[in-house]
Amino acid sequence: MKIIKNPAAESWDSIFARPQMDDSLIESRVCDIIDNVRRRGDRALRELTLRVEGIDLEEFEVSDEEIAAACSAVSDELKGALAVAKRNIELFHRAQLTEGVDVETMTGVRCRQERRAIRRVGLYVPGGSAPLVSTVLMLALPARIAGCKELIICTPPNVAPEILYAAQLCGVDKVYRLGGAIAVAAMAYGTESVAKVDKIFGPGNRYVTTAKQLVSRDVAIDMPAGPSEVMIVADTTAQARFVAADMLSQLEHGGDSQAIAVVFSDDFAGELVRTFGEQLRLLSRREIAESAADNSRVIVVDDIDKALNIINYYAPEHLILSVAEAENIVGRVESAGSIFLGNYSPESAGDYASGTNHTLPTNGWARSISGVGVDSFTKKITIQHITQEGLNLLAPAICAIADAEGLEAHKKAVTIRL
Ligand SMILES: NC(=O)c1ccc[n+]([C@@H]2O[C@H](COP(=O)([O-])OP(=O)(O)OC[C@H]3O[C@@H](n4cnc5c(N)ncnc54)[C@H](O)[C@@H]3O)[C@@H](O)[C@H]2O)c1
Ligand SMILES: N[C@H](CO)Cc1c[nH]c[nH+]1
Ligand SMILES: [Zn+2]
Repeated sequence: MKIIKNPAAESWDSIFARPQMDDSLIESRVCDIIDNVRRRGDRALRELTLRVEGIDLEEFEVSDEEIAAACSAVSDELKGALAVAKRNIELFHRAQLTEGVDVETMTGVRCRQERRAIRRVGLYVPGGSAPLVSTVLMLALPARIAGCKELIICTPPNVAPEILYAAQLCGVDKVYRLGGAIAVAAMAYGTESVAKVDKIFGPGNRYVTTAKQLVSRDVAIDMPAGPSEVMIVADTTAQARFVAADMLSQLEHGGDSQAIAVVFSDDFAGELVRTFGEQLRLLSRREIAESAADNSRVIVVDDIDKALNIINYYAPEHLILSVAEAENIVGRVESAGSIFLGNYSPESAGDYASGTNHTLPTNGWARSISGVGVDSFTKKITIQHITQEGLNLLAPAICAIADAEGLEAHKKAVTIRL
């Protein structure tokens, strides 16, 4: 992991570049998969799953019997932990169900906004390199709170029992053994076995994210939630070993993950690199984290203003502010998916159980897109109710604008009522 001192703004594009892969190769593979599933439905799902995952599937949907068996195989300890996480995620997401607006804009002109749930939602749960049980909670609980009627999950074929338990715990209707772009295409276009959904949610690797972006011409998606990334700003009140542990917690996701620490002294940078190396050597997923460490950096800057410029430029998926006065500084952060304040808010807390959602925009999308929340599972409809008196008052404005646009029939729809 490189230490870089006071990099000039002109070098930021290369220093803070996300790990590159051959996107054109991934895109062409994903395009072929989507096209195949669209044209050939279940036959394509079976052939592609054999080719990509090496598994010959007889049934795509996981049966009730398998789910029941999985539920009894899961330990009581994990069940207890998931209950804690569920409670906190529900509390935080239920609180997001705010009242709609209702405004009388002029006498007799009433405008309001009402929320409606999206009917059928497709939830992608990653399972390539690790079975992300927590993602089931992060997607299914907000969907249920929003009032979605049908929830389906797709996850790579060797489905861990813990995922099935979590699905049952959160009231998911169906679970399909489908992974990557195959799953996204099935949910986007539907096949004989998989019903087309109204919106696709969930994180995943580059195959999943590319597929979601490609099908987004035809079906709504939550956002590009790709390889994990974390930026940590640490001053002398931080502990280097905590910072290193937080970096490694994201680097173990995949070789294309990225962790960037922004610190204020050479000594701290040196101590961080040392403890990072020590902790890395002891990790069970050492090889993955080691290859992601090549994409990672420690940046030394002079002051918090420079650190804030870097944060807002990079727009990290996760930002940890391990600095004195973190609460005072957080208001100056313009772009980040989710922020963790102080020395005792590790990112793992948000990944699993504090209550916030872990499905977050990566690759700089936090500049313009929010992470998943209850709003993601709803749409808001505007409604207006105008009285005769209200229309009389509003008519001159409508008619003048209709005249300016040369749209006579628009004007007539008002004047005929006057
Ligand atoms: N941004 C977020 O909110 C967030 C949250 C959780 C996880 N993540 C990220 O999700 C990712 C999970 O990735 P994963 O790989 O473990 O699981 P995954 O389920 O996303 O991907 C596995 C699937 O990728 C497909 N695939 C793999 N190689 C392929 C190939 N050569 N050709 C075609 N398809 C191929 C297969 O279908 C396989 O089932 C990680 O990068 C992690 O960082 C992001
Ligand atoms: N850090 C991931 C989001 O980038 C979420 C996750 C799930 N499990 C563990 N971590
Ligand atoms: Zn994580």
